[in-house]
Formats: sequence, structure tokens, C-alpha cells
Amino acid sequence: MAFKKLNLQIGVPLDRFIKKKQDDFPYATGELSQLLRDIALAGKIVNMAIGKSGLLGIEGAMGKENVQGEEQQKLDIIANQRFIRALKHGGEVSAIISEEEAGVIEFNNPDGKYVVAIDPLDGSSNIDVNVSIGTIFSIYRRISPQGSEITMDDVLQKGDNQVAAGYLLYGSSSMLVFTTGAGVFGFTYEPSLGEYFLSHNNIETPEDGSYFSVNEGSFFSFEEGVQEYINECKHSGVSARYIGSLVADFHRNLLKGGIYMYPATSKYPNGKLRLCYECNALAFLIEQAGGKATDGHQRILEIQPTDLHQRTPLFIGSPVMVETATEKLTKMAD
Ligand SMILES: O=P(O)(O)OC[C@H]1O[C@](O)(COP(=O)(O)O)[C@@H](O)[C@@H]1O
Ligand SMILES: [Mg+2]
Ligand SMILES: [Mg+2]
Repeated sequence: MAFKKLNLQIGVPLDRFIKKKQDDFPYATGELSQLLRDIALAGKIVNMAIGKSGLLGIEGAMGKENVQGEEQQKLDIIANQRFIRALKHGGEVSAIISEEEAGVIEFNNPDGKYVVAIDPLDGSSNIDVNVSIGTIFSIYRRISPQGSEITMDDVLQKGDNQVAAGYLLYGSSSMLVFTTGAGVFGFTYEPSLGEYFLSHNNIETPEDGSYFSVNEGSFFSFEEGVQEYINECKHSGVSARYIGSLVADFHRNLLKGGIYMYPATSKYPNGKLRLCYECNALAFLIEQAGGKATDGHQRILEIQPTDLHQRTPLFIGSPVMVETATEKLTKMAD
């Protein structure tokens, strides 16, 4: 009788998985592994807060705006504090940048090898309505020597320099998905055991996809090339899916195949999404999974950031779809 080959990796707890990977790199010191554990731990607390927000009275707006003029939700602030606290106490990080903070947050820990860029809670419009939201993070090795002060070059690095990146998805089940540059791994959180277990081993995105994801409410302010690509998707029967939480839209398309687009609009002439703490992490993940990410003209990971909160258009997903969209844009722009 023929038995289906079992994937024996599935079900491995996050800690054991990280330890095993750590052992595969004889000179690794364990700091990056510890940093991933710190993020995973903060993710558990944020997951709990989101799940009980209606009961705990932490729904709704703060009555304040962040540096980009966007209304902060109470959960934006709670998540921001939780991740900052975890990264600060973990001791591996010397500075972070966050969507919710105007400037660089230095930890007075010049020996910390790493800097982190984070969107503590992604999907603001879905925060209080029981729709999936997430956390996005990028980890870089600092460029300046350990022991010295942090410089802007440390925090404004190209996405290509990321040593690890990932996201937490707080949804019908909560997940941690990350890469350290050797494939993409997804862990599902089991709240009654308080543990993440490997559920998606070595994720590869389909070559071509059957979903396109874009906020069509802005259709008439998209460039002609984007409009043409969307119309082509519709003519060929590609299904539309748009949640409005970048992490959740990305996660679906990563697994099922598709393209997510947030192009330039009249309201957001450089696109809405932020390069350093939204796009770079997802671009690293999608490339590791065999997909592509561009701003319509160049690879996201090659863009040199000049501002902490810089925005960029984003076209990300299955390679065939991203190439077609990017070609249309380039052709129309010529
Ligand atoms: O409502 P729009 O314009 O479609 O924008 C949706 C996009 O904005 C975002 O909510 C921005 O993220 P934040 O919630 O972290 O500000 C993305 O998650 C999402 O893809
Ligand atoms: Mg976001
Ligand atoms: Mg956010």
C-alpha cells in the first residue's frame, strides 16, 4: 500500500525550530534567534489584547494623530508599547523605527547588534470590526560599529540588507510568518498551549495567481497602465479580493497566488504604504517564496530610503502577475 509521505517538520514548536536552525549555523551567536522569540512573545500579548478588546474597553480611537496625520487607535498604541518593551528588554536591539513614532527610538544599548523597523498594528480600518489585522517587522544588522552611537545609515538601509523579516497575523487563527533568508516559514499560534507550531513549511508562492487585490475605489486616479492591467484581470476572469489589511491581503495571495497593488493615487501621489516598515519586509518574504515586489519600475528591496516614513507604490505577489503589471506601467510611462 502506498502511504503519503508525511512532512515530519509540521508541528515543531517555534523554539525548537529556531534552535535547530541555529545549530545549522555553527558561528551564529543566537542573538537573532532571541530577537525573533522576543517578537513572537510580544505578538502573543497583542493577540490577547485584540481578542478581548471589546471586553477590555480598548476599542476605538485615541483622539491623537501619528506623525503621518493618521488617527491612532488605542490598539495601535498598545501594540507599539508592547513591541518596544519586548525589543528593549530583549537586549539585542540598539534602535527601532515605528509607524507610531516620529523619530528613531534609541534603547541606550550601543552593544545591540540589530535595528528593527516595525508597523506594530497594520490594518487600521479593520481594528475594531473583527477582521484580520497584523504586525510587520524588518530586522537589520547595524552598519556602525557596536558600542558607537546609532546613525541614520543604520536605520535607513535598503531592504536588500534585511537579515530577517516577517509578520504576525491576528485572524481566524493567528500566525507568525518569517524568513531569515533561507525560505519562508509559517507558525500557527495555539492559544491554549501558548505556543507557535510550524504549520506552513517552506512556503512557495504560485507562479501565477487567480486573485487581484487593489482598492478599486481609487480606480479613476490610478495611472493608465494600472487601470489597463486591472481591466485585463477582469476580462480574463481573475477574481477580486481586497480586505484592506495589507498583512491579510498579502498572506492570502502568498498562499493562493495573486497580486496586491497599492499604486500612486491623487490622494497618495507616492502610494500609501510605507517602505521601511511595511513594504520591505513583505518584499523580502515574497522574493524568498519565489514571487516579486516592485514599485512599478524597480525592485522594492533596491530602493534606498531617505526618510523613516517614506511611502512607495507597491506591486507584490506571483511573479507572472507582477511582471505583467510592471511591464504595463513601464510601457505606458514611456
Ligand atoms: O483603505 P485603503 O486606502 O485601501 O488602505 C488600506 C491599506 O492601509 C493600511 O491600513 C495601512 O496600514 P496601517 O493600519 O498600519 O496604517 C494597510 O494595511 C492597507 O493595505
Ligand atoms: Mg500598516
Ligand atoms: Mg499600523
